Amino acid sequence: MEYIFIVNPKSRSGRGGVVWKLVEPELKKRRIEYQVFYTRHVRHAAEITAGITADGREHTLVVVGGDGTVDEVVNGIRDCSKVTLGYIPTGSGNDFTRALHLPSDTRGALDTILDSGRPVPMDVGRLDCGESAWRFAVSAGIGFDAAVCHKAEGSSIKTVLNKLGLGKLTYLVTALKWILSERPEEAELRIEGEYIRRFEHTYFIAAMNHPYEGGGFFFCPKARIDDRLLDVIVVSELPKWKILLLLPTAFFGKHVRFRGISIFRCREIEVKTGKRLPIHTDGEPIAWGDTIRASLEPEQIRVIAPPQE
Ligand SMILES: Nc1ncnc2c1ncn2[C@@H]1O[C@H](COP(=O)(O)OP(=O)(O)OP(=O)(O)O)[C@@H](O)[C@H]1O
Repeated sequence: MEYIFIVNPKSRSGRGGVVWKLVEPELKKRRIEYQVFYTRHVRHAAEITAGITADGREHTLVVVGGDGTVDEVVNGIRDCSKVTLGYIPTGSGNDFTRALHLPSDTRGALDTILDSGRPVPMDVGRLDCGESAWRFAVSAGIGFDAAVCHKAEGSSIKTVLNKLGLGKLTYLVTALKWILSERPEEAELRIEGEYIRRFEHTYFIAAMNHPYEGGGFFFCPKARIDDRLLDVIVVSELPKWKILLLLPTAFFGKHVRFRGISIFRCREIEVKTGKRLPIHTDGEPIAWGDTIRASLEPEQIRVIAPPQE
């Protein structure tokens, strides 16, 4: 079997390139059949993947990068049911590893892909906004969580924290800055086509395929990657000081007890906001809009995960 590696050398401020220098000699030593593609610019991983999967055949793609590179690869795939995905995390947030229990160290991740792992099915999210549509692996959101991604991307905070080995804190620090400076918006929810309710002062709404986003926030603790459902979190109608108290508890999934946190489970959700807000998929800032629809693609993808004990 041939492995096709897609390497983002710039992930976590250059960590991707360093990791690949450890991985490639090991592949050669073990006489593994492989090809490698390096991403050169934003959206390049999607273009590379579209080229590879255009033949409609089965492929094993291994992403060496962060959640953003996973997102681009998933968006480039022609038919998800024909792809097996391996992952060597080199990003700042690495939320994709958490629910799948993927090793975070390079050696462990490579061994899982080459030896001990097995493919497990994973749902693939779909986000529609106007005429455009994107896929997501982990989550998609509108409002404050997306604004954080828009601001964190390429920020000096991210570069400095990555250099200190504290890249995970990028989103937290950016979030705190955002909460203190912005006003929450109204948002109307429809689930499976039915009107649910209007939330005043909404900070953000995220549709989650995985339980974690934003570098370890356990926002939807009950989200399962293969249940054919999205878990949706709405954070609204809370004073700012309470958000500041609540945010750290979300690392442990304890935020769900607070008033102002609503969680829904559904196949499809539509959100209409009072004004155009930033939108993200898998932490990648993709667009601004006031109406989004999140659902699941009909096909699942296979992801190589460690065997369960
Ligand atoms: N050669 C490149 N030069 C600059 N940017 C690149 C290059 N290749 C890919 N990118 C972009 O880098 C961005 C970030 O990549 P990625 O998400 O993998 O790493 P990260 O941001 O460090 O990790 P995380 O998303 O887990 O925080 C993506 O938007 C991607 O398009």
